[in-house]
Amino acid sequence: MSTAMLCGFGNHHATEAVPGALPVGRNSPQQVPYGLYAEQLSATAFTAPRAQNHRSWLYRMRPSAEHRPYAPYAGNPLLATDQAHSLAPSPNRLRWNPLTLPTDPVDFMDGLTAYAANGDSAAGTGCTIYLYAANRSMERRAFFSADGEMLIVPQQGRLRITTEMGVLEVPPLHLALIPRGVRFSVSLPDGEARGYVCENHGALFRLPDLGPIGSNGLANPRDFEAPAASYQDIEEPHQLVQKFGGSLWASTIAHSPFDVVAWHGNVAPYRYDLRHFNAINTVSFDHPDPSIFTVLTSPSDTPGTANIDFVIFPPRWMVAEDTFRPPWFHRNVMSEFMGLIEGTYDAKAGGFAPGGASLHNCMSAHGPDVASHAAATSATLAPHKIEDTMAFMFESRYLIAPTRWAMETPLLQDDYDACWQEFAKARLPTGEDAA
Ligand SMILES: O=C(O)Cc1cc(O)ccc1O
Ligand SMILES: [Fe+2]
Repeated sequence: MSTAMLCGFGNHHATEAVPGALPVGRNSPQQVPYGLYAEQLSATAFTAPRAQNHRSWLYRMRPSAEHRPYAPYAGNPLLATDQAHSLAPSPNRLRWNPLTLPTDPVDFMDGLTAYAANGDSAAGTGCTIYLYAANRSMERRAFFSADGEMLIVPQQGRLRITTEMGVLEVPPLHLALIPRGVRFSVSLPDGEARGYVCENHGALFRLPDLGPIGSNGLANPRDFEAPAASYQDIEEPHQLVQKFGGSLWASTIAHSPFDVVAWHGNVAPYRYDLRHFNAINTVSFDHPDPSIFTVLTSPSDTPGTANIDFVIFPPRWMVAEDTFRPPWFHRNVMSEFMGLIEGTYDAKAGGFAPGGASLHNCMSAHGPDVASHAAATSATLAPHKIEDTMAFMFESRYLIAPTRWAMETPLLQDDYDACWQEFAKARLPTGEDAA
């Protein structure tokens, strides 16, 4: 399968793996070239306003409709989220050590573990957050989520994601997005892989508005890449597993599901190199809100109040004068789930490891740990480059509830609060000094 790429966020692409396979001038001719089957894939309602309307036309060797009933799939109960997956949301600050890589064979799909969720996938709000650790490729099996698009953030090990619409090579420091319903299969060129997934049940991720920033900056549209059409012609049984309403279902088809020979439209898997993010920050003083680092946003019905924002903390120059430069202490109406791809995070001197995760829910007080605070209040404020680091945050208007597994795993740190203990008390002027 080819790995050529098409560029531009949300573009209407047109691509064919076999010359002449893509119908010209219409979507559904009476006879599709080569006897292919035309199939529309809708990611938004037919009647969504044009600017937000997303659909593609796929031309495939057999229609997706040709399958037997799905039956419950029990292979990975930690991926299913239907059965009381969430505890009551915790007001406590939570932090997890990284997942250990498996020793038994586990592929990407069975290596996904739900850590937290919010909203309601059936109602089209919120998200489910997973971490994965895997050590073998998915063989003759494909996965798709009917519950949302999947934003994949590799932390260790490359992913080679074969999708119905083409192939994405996704190393760490990239993101990949698989649209709702699109079947995909992950192989691991490095043998092992670990990372994070946000399954977005709400409005499709889009680029944030730039306001006074102007017409360029942050994640630029041309740096998003969709795959050119490529297909498999394999007449062997393939297992298809889907997540639907929080539960998992499996069926088997007699051939590869990756039999799309041509497609056109603006629903497509894509990848983005986070190192292309054009970070914009203060050149005077104070630490701006982290919304300046928003890569993608899934809006909610309330303007400016995201269903989910995907925010990164990339390498950047810190030049603010007379400023406490790391993230400040804060209590946020939005809930924050964080991960670390590499390096260290400027608010945490220790304990937040690459592959780890943290959760700071609505109004939970957090910010720099004692050591980071001490270092930043005594630092000489010369221009300084934060390098070799990439942290990120899924930020949501809805409380993020940890799963039972996430609350019970020994990876949950039982001493996280300790990083905020024993700050020196402020020294107010005495009565005499004050006078
Ligand atoms: O809590 C965090 O570390 C994320 C974060 C970073 C920042 O620079 C400002 C606010 C914020 O929530
Ligand atoms: Fe925060």
